[in-house]
Amino acid sequence: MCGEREREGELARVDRGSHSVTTVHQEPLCQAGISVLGARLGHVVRKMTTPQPLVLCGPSGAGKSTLMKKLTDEFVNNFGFSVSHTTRQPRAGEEHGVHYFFVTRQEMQEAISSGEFIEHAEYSGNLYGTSKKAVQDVLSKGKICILDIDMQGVIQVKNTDLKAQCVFIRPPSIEDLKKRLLARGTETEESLARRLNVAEKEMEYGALKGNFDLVVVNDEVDQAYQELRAFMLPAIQLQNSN
Ligand SMILES: Nc1ncnc2c1ncn2[C@@H]1O[C@H](COP(=O)(O)OP(=O)(O)OP(=O)(O)O)[C@@H](O)[C@H]1O
Repeated sequence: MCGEREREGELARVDRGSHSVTTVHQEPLCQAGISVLGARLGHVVRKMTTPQPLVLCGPSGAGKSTLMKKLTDEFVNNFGFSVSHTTRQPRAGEEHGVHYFFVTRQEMQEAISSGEFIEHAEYSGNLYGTSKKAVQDVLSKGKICILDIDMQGVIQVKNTDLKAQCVFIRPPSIEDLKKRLLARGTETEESLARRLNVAEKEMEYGALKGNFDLVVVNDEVDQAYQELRAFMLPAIQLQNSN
């Protein structure tokens, strides 16, 4: 029996394991009464691969934003960012649905309980999180979704079926990190101490074998970028060939 989508002449099969979506002409299958799609692979007209998300993790000040900017500047059409949810108040100029989805704590807790979030964390008295839908929205446009998340977020992502590529960006040392954060001029004495404290734990987690697909030591920025670029190139080329 041909369903509605089948009448459109196409049927999309989503294979979550390999993240591939195969689009086949459905009409001949209906006529022949064949239910096994694999039997008519000759009818495959297009094979599209849903890009794997890219998770970037690393201590604050390690250089995630710097490297991410280089990547998205060079490959302007390949990447997209998911819009996070937060319970914090919007700052001047921040737009709902653009910078964040601003929600109440109750709304966010209910959505978390019903499994709508890939990861979430409490930070400075507010909840932050990435919804499954926010990532899907980027992936459905054929873009590689970049998630810039902390260690807790990475642990949660690993427990989903997101199959992300996880990259850890680390500074050469905690001393270098401190210098960079001071030079960035964004920290108070208290926030600097907090970030350095968290950084030590993150560096330990990043150093454990198997936690990340790639670890980049961001010492010299161009060298670090070349490592990240080389790692992402196969995914970018695959995406461009679709
Ligand atoms: N390889 C490098 N050598 C020296 N300085 C660097 C290097 N990479 C980045 N920086 C500088 O270090 C500071 C921190 O970098 P960046 O803001 O990219 O870090 P981040 O990991 O995104 O931090 P956060 O998580 O707090 O957003 C910036 O001022 C940036 O210009």
